[in-house]
Amino acid sequence: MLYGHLDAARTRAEETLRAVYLRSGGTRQARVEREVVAAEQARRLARLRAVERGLCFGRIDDVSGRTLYVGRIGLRDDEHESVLIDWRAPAARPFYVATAGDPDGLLRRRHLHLRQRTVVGLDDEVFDLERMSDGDRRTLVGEAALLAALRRGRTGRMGDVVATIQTEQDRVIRSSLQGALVVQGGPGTGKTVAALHRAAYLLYTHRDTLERRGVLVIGPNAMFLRYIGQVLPSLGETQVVMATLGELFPGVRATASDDPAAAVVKGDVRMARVVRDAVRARQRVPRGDLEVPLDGLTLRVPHETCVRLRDRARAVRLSHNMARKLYVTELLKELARAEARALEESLRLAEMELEDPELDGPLDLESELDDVDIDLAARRLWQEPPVRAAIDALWPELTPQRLVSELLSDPDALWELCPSGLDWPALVRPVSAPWTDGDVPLLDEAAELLGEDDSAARVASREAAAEWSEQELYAREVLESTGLLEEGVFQRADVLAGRHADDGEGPTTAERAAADRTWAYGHVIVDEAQELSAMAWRAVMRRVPAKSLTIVGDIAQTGSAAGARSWAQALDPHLAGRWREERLLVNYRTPVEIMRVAADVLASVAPGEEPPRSVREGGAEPRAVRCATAGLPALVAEELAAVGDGRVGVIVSDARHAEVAALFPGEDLEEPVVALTVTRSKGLEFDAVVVVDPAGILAQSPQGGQDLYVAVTRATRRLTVVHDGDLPEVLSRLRS
Ligand SMILES: Nc1ncnc2c1ncn2[C@@H]1O[C@H](COP(=O)(O)OP(=O)(O)OP(=O)(O)O)[C@@H](O)[C@H]1O
Repeated sequence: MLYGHLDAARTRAEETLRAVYLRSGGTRQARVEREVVAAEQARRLARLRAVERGLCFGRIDDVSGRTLYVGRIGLRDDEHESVLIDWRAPAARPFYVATAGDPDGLLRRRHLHLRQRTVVGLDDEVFDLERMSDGDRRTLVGEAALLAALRRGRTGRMGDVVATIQTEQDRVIRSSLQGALVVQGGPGTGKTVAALHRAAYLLYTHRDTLERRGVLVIGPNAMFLRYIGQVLPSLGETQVVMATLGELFPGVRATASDDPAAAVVKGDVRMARVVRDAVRARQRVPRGDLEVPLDGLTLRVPHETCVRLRDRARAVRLSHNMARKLYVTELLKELARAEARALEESLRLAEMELEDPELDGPLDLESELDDVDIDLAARRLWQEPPVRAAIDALWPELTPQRLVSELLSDPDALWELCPSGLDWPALVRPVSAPWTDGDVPLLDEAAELLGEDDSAARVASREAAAEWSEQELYAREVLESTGLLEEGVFQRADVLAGRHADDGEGPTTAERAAADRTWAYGHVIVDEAQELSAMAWRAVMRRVPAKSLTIVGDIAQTGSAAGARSWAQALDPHLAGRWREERLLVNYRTPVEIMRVAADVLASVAPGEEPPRSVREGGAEPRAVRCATAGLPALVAEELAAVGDGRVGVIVSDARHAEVAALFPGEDLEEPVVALTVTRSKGLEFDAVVVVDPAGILAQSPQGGQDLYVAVTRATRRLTVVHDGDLPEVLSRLRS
């Protein structure tokens, strides 16, 4: 029946769209109106097509005798009566929050399992059997929906869990848009999945704000972003920018990684000052007077004047490249005067040589110059290469890329600018070295200080603003004339104008935001947030001035040497205690048997920290196998056979990765086997995991214990640890 409504809605949207396309001509307003309606219908159609799978997954019966069906989107029948509620709507909330202790007005919650369009399973939870009718009692079915969802094999892509969101996750998803929310939870507690559903929920609930400003999701690496990439589209949301930290600076792509020592220094908050001082160090004064040779003359500006000009340009507190304009103007005027003086001097010398009686009395060309002469002379001098070179040496126009690459390749400058205690030699590298994730916050810092000469952009933005008001006016007229306002489809004309502006060939909000370093997002979600350094947090916070964030992570899994040791340490410098925390305590990934091993590792890195409670049990006993690299293919084949259609992840120490990856060259998570370092396996999961060289993982960095914890918690069914030396003590439970 519901699919009948879905088909009818699709047909209606298709027909409207076709009718709109068939119409042509008319006034400008008519054209705008047509485009608005066409765009809205196209969007609606895309959404209706995306929800074919699992359209409806729940039903709730409440104490007032009302029955509601819950699904991926809301649908109405021909009489405009609601037949399916969107999972994000307030009316759907009891489906997620009702518990035996607090049923929230429900008698029964039913999970529906669909294959294509047919219901293949039901799963009931009854909250008040006494009040149910006999007929309803007879139809009760009781298989746990969650466990059914968890038993499915891994596909290499994360799926949505909209049908089985748990109460503690629902609190995270529906938490207010305002302020910063930290979601702390052990491995497999659904932090990522909850954060993505939160993005969909916020876009649904605050569409006005967020569609205009956009939502940014920051993940640890490209593989992870691919892994989670389909969750939001399957929830009907496409207006989200997904990026790694290394992609946050438009025009730069971080392709290399830092060794731990360099990562620590680059992530240290004192680097903000180093970058600031590096910019100031490029605002120079000559040792003595400034001397510029030009056409046989020497233009000389006294040292004190150079100091005065530099200090004046600094005092205006503009960014370096903007202040440079002032500096250049002033210095050119000084050079114009210096030219007059030099000319005068040369004439005086000539006169002395000629002893021309006609030329009596000293010449004073400088004092005869008025402002117009000086301006003209300054313009002429600006075209002279020796003058340009002199100015560029004193106050160059700088790009962030040039500043940072020159700084990191200049040991003398680093020695001079870095405070004691900062291990600056760890930073030194060739000037053309590839960018790393750790460089991006430095570039961002530099960009803030350098600024851009944005006069052209300002003119463009004034024009855009004028265009915008015009569009808004048209949009308002369209709203009035089409009655869309009354139907509650659009709340505000500026939103409609924004949608209209987004249509057609132009870039979408997400595309515009991704290309603009200074874009202010409406909300930012940071996953694996424990890995961010103090400098990275500065870059993230700049992108969300309203400080509306969802920060997702697990302090016990911090692998980066520059990462967080506590949320307070990472966030208080920006949010001064103004952040709230939700904890997720149930592990939906790792079975009890594997979690016992993980708990030993956790105890060694975070004594006193409770591991999350696993919902899965009855998995295979984890095992340790002593074998050399040559034995790995046979062992992995065994694991593959055991998981059938599932996926095997081989997680290996950094030192042995190249050697092992040569045996399993798969690079895509959808392939049956993939070999990864621990860093690359962050946030991922596999049916079976083979951890190779646990001792190497423990030894590879000061955070080796945390890395091992991450590695052993990636499996949903089977864990094998492969070692060729002694098994580390922390894994002694695996000794047979
Ligand atoms: N309510 C739920 N219903 C069904 N599956 C769920 C639910 N919550 C989480 N899962 C599943 O549990 C697994 C782990 O979730 P997720 O990756 O979000 O955990 P995480 O806390 O981010 O883990 P990690 O810290 O290890 O990255 C995923 O397969 C996810 O789909």
